Amino acid sequence: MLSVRGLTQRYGALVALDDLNLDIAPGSFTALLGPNGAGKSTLFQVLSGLYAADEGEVTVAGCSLARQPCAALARLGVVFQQPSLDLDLTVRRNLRFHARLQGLLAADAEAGIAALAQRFRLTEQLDLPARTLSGGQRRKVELARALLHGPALLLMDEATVGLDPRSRQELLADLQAGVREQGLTVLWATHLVDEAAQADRVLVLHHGHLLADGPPEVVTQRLGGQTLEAAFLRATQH
Ligand SMILES: Nc1ncnc2c1ncn2[C@@H]1O[C@H](COP(=O)(O)OP(=O)(O)OP(=O)(O)O)[C@@H](O)[C@H]1O
Repeated sequence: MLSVRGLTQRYGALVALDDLNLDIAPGSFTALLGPNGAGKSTLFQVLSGLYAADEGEVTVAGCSLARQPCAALARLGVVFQQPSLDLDLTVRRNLRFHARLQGLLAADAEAGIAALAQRFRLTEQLDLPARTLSGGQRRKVELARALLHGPALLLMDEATVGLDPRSRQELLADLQAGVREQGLTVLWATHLVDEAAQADRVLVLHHGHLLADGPPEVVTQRLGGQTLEAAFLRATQH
């Protein structure tokens, strides 16, 4: 679903991603776990086409980001770290706006909005201004928006920042259900070990390098710790 080959990204002399190689299989929930400054946002910015890669190749659902950018980006759904709803518009109008940008037919957009609102328990909020929703509900609207055009791969960048523990858990559970029941493919960037521990696979990123890759228990063992948290702290202390 996603293939990254030899990806290097620099800011001047700083190498933020260093010859990164990565494959994500369809229908999986992968956590990209890294401390502040590891390169998670940089990777997401390259994957979502905000920056062209300095070196290397990214392919999304078989489409090269460099050679077929429109086709590759159309297969992506992204929830960025920074909230990005128009708070003065209703939830429905936020979603419709995105549907138009993605070129969806009006009837398909309305059906998609209704289905996603039901799935994320937002039906009663559809005609309310986004401003009146809780932080957790706003995030779910952003998630619904990212899924509206049926992307092959969903990128979530530190999507639980600012949410209370219950909303965090709910968002994760909703996504895991999406992976199990709808075959979604999710790449979830986080610096929170408890979130990564719930993924099928954990990629540990530090100083632009992948330190470990595998199910949480395999990564824990490989990095040498009693728990994933202990192993992660040990591996990323310098
Ligand atoms: N626009 C920029 N200009 C210069 N350096 C940058 C820029 N953006 C990020 N960096 C640097 O690149 C490295 C990777 O940063 P990045 O934001 O990708 O990490 P991150 O894992 O997303 O961290 P965080 O969890 O803090 O968001 C860091 O050393 C950071 O200071």
